[in-house]
Parts: sequence; structure tokens; C-alpha cells
Amino acid sequence: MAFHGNPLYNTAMNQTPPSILTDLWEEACRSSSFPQGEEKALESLLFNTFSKIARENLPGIQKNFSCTELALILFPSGKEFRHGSEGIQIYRISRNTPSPEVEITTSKGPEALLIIEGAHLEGRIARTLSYLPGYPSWSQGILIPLTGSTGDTPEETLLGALLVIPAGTRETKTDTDTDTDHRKKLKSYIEATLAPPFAGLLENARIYRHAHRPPRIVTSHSKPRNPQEQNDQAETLVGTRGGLRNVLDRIESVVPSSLPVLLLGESGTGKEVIARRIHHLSPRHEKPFIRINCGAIAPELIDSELFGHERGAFTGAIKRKRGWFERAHGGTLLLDEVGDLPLPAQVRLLRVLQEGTFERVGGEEEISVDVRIIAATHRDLPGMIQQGAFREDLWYRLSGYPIVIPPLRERQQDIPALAHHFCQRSSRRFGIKTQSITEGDVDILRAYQWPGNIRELASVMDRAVLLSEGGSLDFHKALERIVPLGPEPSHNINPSSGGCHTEPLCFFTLDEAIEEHIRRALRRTSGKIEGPGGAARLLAVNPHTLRARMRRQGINWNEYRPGQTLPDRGGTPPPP
Ligand SMILES: Nc1ncnc2c1ncn2[C@@H]1O[C@H](COP(=O)(O)OP(=O)(O)OP(=O)(O)O)[C@@H](O)[C@H]1O
Repeated sequence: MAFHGNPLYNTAMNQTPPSILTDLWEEACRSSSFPQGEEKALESLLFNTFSKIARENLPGIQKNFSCTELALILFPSGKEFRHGSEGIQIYRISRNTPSPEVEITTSKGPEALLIIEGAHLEGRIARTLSYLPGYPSWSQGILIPLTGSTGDTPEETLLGALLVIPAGTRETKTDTDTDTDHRKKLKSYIEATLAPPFAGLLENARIYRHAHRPPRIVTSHSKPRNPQEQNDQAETLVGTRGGLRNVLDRIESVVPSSLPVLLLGESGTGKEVIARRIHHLSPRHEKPFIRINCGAIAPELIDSELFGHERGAFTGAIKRKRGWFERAHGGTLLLDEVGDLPLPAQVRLLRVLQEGTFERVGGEEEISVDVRIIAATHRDLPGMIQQGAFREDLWYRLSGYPIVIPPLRERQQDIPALAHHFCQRSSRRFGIKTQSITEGDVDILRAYQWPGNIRELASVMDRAVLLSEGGSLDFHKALERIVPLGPEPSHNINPSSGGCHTEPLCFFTLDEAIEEHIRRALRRTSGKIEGPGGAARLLAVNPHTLRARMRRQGINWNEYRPGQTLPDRGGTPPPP
């Protein structure tokens, strides 16, 4: 068999490269092609991602492994599925075609009763396929069932199957033992790495189709409560006709259900705004929306904050306290910076997600809650999984419906609308009437990279409006304040190296550089963190995020308050 004896291939079998999952998820989330059906998503997933996977993780796959055909078999959902095989869709992808095209076959073929009861899933799929005309040799391929949950119930449903036909299968009448062994390894490799994301993709597609099934029923719940709220929503989420359109489509699809949602995006891209939007549009909108910044709670208090505690559970627990899960009952809980959750809390969270139950700290009573979880993070969770800092099972639970929010630099079409929005907001806030934004201004804003994303744009606009004193806006000036053109001599000189201009002698680690940058901001703001003139605005980050970061890096804001003794390091950067 083609992949026979390739040591690199065997190495790849033993690992689950997280980049594969990330690539697939990102591709699946970014793809706006679900409305047109899965074929487009498949095209990009299979031909871009699968070949990337092959290139990066299974060296030699093209020469040696070469699967001749890949097929995705989709089963009709729910009741329809139980009544027969009509409606099975088969997406055949042949790698031998010079310019690959996805061939779609919809089976109107013979009725074949297929009831999924968990056991012998694969045998049943294979049997059903054998009824379909034209694919006699498929039974020799590697069949991976793709299961997921398409509704609010945790029950697993068969969504489809992935069929990989290794080269030579058609010609080979009988497999040798070694071949079978390799096929088994290949199967478990695909199962571990590809099946979950593919199942997620299909689940997403189904939810999307379900939500867009004509005629659409709009319940009174899903309408905004009053015109004011409608205005608020329209005002807070800018970009819905531009770069956020795909995100909006995905939000619309998920709001009717209670599926957990995972918001992925850099800091300041609007994850919290989007989480609020999901809540407001959902049937839960009259119940609480609670946001918790997981990174801002001291690790020893996390359990008690999330799940509550009983009186006397620990020193200082003078009375029973309900945790955030209980308080959010019926509503939505945003777990912001979920990557900062310590591992023991991750275990408890997993249990709530799986069973909907937990106990208060120091308590025995089992409490059940009905809470929609939205998790958000700017961190690389798959990377953290590999380092053992984030549980893989929790990642799968949370990422049932991932939404990737693109950074501002990748959605420049939103810049004019956002700039106008924030210009009006800043003018109102400071009572300063400015001249309007010109095309030249927009060009300047477009040329900037926005590492702090929309939060940074908002604070640049605050600065531009303040500096304008009622005249024209000067974005060169407003941006200069954030990106100083030259180094600040007193802070950027490393005494041990004789200066920072000789790069290799004063190359700080990223953590050191971040720490020093935060300290500089605190020096400027005299220890003020939040609000106008605070370090969070200067750094264009959320104050909670900044506090969490400071705690992690052992920075005490108090040291920078007037009248306090300055820390030893003063203006000196950390040693290289
Ligand atoms: N699409 C948008 N339209 C209008 N304002 C937005 C939009 N996205 C973000 N903002 C504004 O940008 C700021 C940052 O947004 P938000 O706090 O939601 O970002 P985040 O991704 O959750 O950041 P972090 O990861 O640092 O917590 C907020 O003031 C928010 O109102």
C-alpha cells in the first residue's frame, strides 16, 4: 500500500497537531459559503486545508499516501433520516483531476432503512452505501462517521461520514495484514484530527440551514424589546454591512438555540459586543447577561465566584453565596478570557456543560442551571492544549459553534463607518463639535495597522476630537501619541548594553517588553488604570484585561501613585 513504512507518517499518527484543528475551524468559521451549501466550504477545506495538513504533517503524503478519492456523505437530519436513505448527499472529490472539481451526487436511490442507535454505526453506513448504485468499491475505503449534536440536546446524531479511499484500493482485491494495519492507523489519525472539526462544520451548516428555512418564523421573543433597544443595537455594532457580515450571519444562525458559542479574536475586536448581541437577539434576552473576566479573578476564588459557596466553606465565608452560574439562570454567561481559567475550574466547567449541574463550594446539594455559555478568548487554545494548559475535552465542548472575529486590519471596509460612529460618540462625550471626517482622514486610518483593533480606533478618535478643539481632525497627531516616532531616551536605554540602538544587546523577551510597556503607561498615568487618562486607554486594552495582566506579571499600580516610593527599576528596562 502506498503509505507503507513511511516513518514520518508513523510519527504523525501519534500526535494530534493542533494547527490542523485551528486551520479547519478557522476555515469553517470564516467561510461564508454555508448559505450556498457545503460544497464551497468543502472545496476550500479539502483542497486547501487537507493538502496543507498533508504537506505539513504527513510528509511524503502526495508521493506515498495519495488517497485517490475523498467523499463526504451527508445524511438527512432527524426524522427524515429515520425514514430512509433518500436525500443522502455525496460529495465526491477526486484528487486525480487536474483542476479539482467537487462532484455532487444526490441519491434518489433505493430506500434503505437506516436507524442510528449508536452501535455498529460504521457497519450501517457501509451497508447503506452498498445499496447506492455506482459505488461498489467504496466498502474498501476508510469510513469515518461524523457525529455531532444539532439541537439543544446533548444526544449525538449522525451528520455524515468521511470516506477516504487510499490509492490502489480499487485494484487491490484483498488487503494484506500490513495494509490493514496501516489503514487502521490512518483511520485513527483521521478520526482524531479531522472528524471532530468536520462534524462541527456540518453541524454549523445544518444550524444555518435550519435558521434560514423559509418561511422564517420570527417570534416576538427574537424582536428587540423596544425601539430604543433597536437603536442601541444598531449603534453598538458597526460593520454589519461590511466586514462583520459573515459574523452577523453566524450570530443569526445560533441565536435561536442554546448551543455554546466560542468567540475567537484579538483583543479589542468586539467579542464582548458580539456576545451581548447574541444575548439580546436570543429568546433569553429578558434574563440576565453576565460577563466574567476569568483572568481577573484570583485563582483561589474562581470556584467560589463561578459556582458559589456554602456558609463556612472556607475562612471568611460568613454566609451562603450564589455563584455566577446560578445568577445567570435562564440567561447568558460570557466567560471572557476563558483561556485564563485554571485547570481545576476547567474540570468543573466541563461538568456544567455536559450535565448542567454543579455543587457550591463546601456544599453537597446538586444544583442545575439553564445557562447559555459564550466563551471568548484572544489566546491560542489549541496551542495551550498541547502545553497541557487547556483541556481538550473542554475545547470541544466550548467550540461547538466558533465565531472568528477578524482583526480591524483585515476588515478595512468597516473603517469609514466605525470612524464616523466614534467621531460622533467622542464629540457628544466631550461636547466638542468637529469638522467631519474627510476621505484623506480615512486614508490615514486605513494605512494604520490597528494592533489594538476597534478599542484603539475609539481612543484615537477621542484624542483626535480633543486635539481638534472644534476645528479639523488631525489623525497624524492623534496617532503619533500612540506610536511615538522616536524612542523615549530615559526609558529605552539599557545601561548594561550602553544603549538600545544596538539591537542584539538589548533584546527583551515578549513578557519583559510587555511588562515594561505597562510600567511606562502606569508611570504616565500615575497609576491610574481605568477611565479617561488611565493606562488602559493609553494601551488600548480593556481595564480588566490590563489588571489581569498586571497581576500575572506582579505589577503593583500602587507603586506609581503620587507619594509612593518608585520601584527599583524606575525607568530602567529589564535585563536582556
Ligand atoms: N463592531 C463594533 N461597533 C462598534 N463598536 C465596537 C465594535 N466592536 C467593538 N466595539 C467597541 O470597541 C471596544 C472593544 O470592544 P470589546 O470589549 O467588545 O472587545 P473584546 O474583543 O471583547 O476585547 P478584549 O479581548 O480586550 O476583552 C468597546 O468599546 C466596543 O464598544
